Amino acid sequence: MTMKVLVSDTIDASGVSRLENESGFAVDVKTGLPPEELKSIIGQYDALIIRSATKVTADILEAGAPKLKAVARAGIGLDNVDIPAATKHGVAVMNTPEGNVVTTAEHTIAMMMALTRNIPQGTLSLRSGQWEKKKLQGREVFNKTLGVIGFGKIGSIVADRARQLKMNVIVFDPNIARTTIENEGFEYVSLDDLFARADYITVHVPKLKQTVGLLNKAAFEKMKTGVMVLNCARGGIVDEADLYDALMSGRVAAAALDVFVTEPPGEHPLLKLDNVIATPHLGASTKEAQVNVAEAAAHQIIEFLKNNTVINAVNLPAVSGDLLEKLSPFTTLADRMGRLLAQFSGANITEIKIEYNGDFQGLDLAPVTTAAVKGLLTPLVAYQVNSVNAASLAGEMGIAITTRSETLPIDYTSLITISVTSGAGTHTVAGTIFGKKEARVVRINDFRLEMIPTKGHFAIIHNLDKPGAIGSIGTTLGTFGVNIERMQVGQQGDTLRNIIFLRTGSRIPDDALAAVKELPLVKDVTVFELDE
Ligand SMILES: NC(=O)C1=CN([C@@H]2O[C@H](COP(=O)(O)OP(=O)(O)OC[C@H]3O[C@@H](n4cnc5c(N)ncnc54)[C@H](O)[C@@H]3O)[C@@H](O)[C@H]2O)C=CC1
Ligand SMILES: O=C(O)C(=O)COP(=O)(O)O
Repeated sequence: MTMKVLVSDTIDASGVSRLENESGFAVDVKTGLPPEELKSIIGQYDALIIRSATKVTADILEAGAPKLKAVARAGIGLDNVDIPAATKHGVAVMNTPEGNVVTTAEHTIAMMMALTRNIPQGTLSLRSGQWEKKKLQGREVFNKTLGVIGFGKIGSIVADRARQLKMNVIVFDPNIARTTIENEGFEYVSLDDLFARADYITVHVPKLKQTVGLLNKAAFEKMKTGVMVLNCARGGIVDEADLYDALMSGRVAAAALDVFVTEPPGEHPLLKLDNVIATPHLGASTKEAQVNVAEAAAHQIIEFLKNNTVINAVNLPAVSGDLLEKLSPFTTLADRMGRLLAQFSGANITEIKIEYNGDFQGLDLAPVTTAAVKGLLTPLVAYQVNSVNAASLAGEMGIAITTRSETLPIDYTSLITISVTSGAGTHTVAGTIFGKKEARVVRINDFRLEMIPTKGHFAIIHNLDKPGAIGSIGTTLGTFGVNIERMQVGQQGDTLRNIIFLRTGSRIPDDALAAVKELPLVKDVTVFELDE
């Protein structure tokens, strides 16, 4: 049966013809659909191609299931797609992360120059018959300090172009190693330093809970008087009401906005100010970028629907569906082992070592490695880590990933051993699959156990191997209402110490933990949990 693709935002014609000619798909281009109309027709389509205008809500995704298999965004930002809902409904979500980055960075530089030299104001003034040379005097960007917040694909290009304008570029990005930024030749600073020093501040971060209002009243108060602010990322990263106040007070001299909380913004107070220049979300709007992203989106949809090949998906690993199916017990296990290790390792991770031992039937284990890295990083970073971005994110954080395959004699058919080195030393977890898909963690550091790594609360207690130790721990936890669901006791090497592994019915509260730690025979307690 002919596959059907709906294109609900304007994309370059080259993408549409690629879908039709290369793949024989039936393509409907219907832009500007009201949500209810999109909802009523989405169930007929195998894939949806969008830009930033279409809001792919949980409602739309539910209406699309079960036929809808993929959403491709001809562009980068996916804040208009409910990704958890897409995953829930089995819909792959892809973007085209490279095609428009140069264009958007160039737009940012254009905005900075236009803002600095009053170009839009000059045009308007001339149109109204005036010749306002004095009023519209600008300044040089030469030797000024540009603060770049977010050193990803676009932020790093903006930094590079600004450097070539002979600006001093300072960078803040909590997820990128200082050395990465310094090796690129830029100064790595804290956010407060950036606020205090920058003459221009430009944001290039995704729109997330943590980045909404990143530039707000408190931030403006830390900035130099006369700073200029640019937002070519997403509306709301710079708080619009607080920006308005900061412009009125003179703290911020001028602002350039390509994006708004509500688009189109209509009669927006900011647009009434002479020292605000704005464009209607034009960051990615060049012919070159639009051809790039339309063709990439079309290519990704064709590969996905025809060959099960996943490219640039944010909620699926980049492999064929077939391989994924075969690997799924191992990817689940590796992800959980990673999550577990995150809790032992904390910050400053430098290395994750993954060793595969035994029989993996010649399968490509890259998705399993990715799952381990994803599991490790998920609890540690502020935004969504997925199978596609996990490895590159680890690279940016300065985490080395090494893998090794062995066929050493072991007690299991297959064994995955993951070691993570961090500021807290090296921690190791090993796991296996019993039968076809029963995941088990069989070792945590030097303790052999049999742990089912599903959602729950756990503790590892080191204690002196003397009568009464276990009883005192059970009684203490019981006093605080903590039920022990499972207990395993092992000896620590040939020392006089035991290791006790507990699965508890609820989180061990801080006061209970303190009480257990105070027990005379207890030497050390580590608690951790798995959330899925
Ligand atoms: N105006 C337009 O037409 C366009 C806008 N965009 C927007 O530009 C933004 C950047 O896109 P890319 O560079 O492709 O993203 P990216 O994912 O390559 O980089 C984002 C960077 O932000 C960093 N980051 C995350 N949270 C942060 C925080 N709290 N503080 C500082 N840094 C933080 C991340 O570590 C990452 O390095 C996105 O919001 C995207 O939607 C993208 C294309 C066109
Ligand atoms: O790619 C992005 O994230 C953009 O913001 C571009 O948006 P647009 O495709 O021009 O609606």
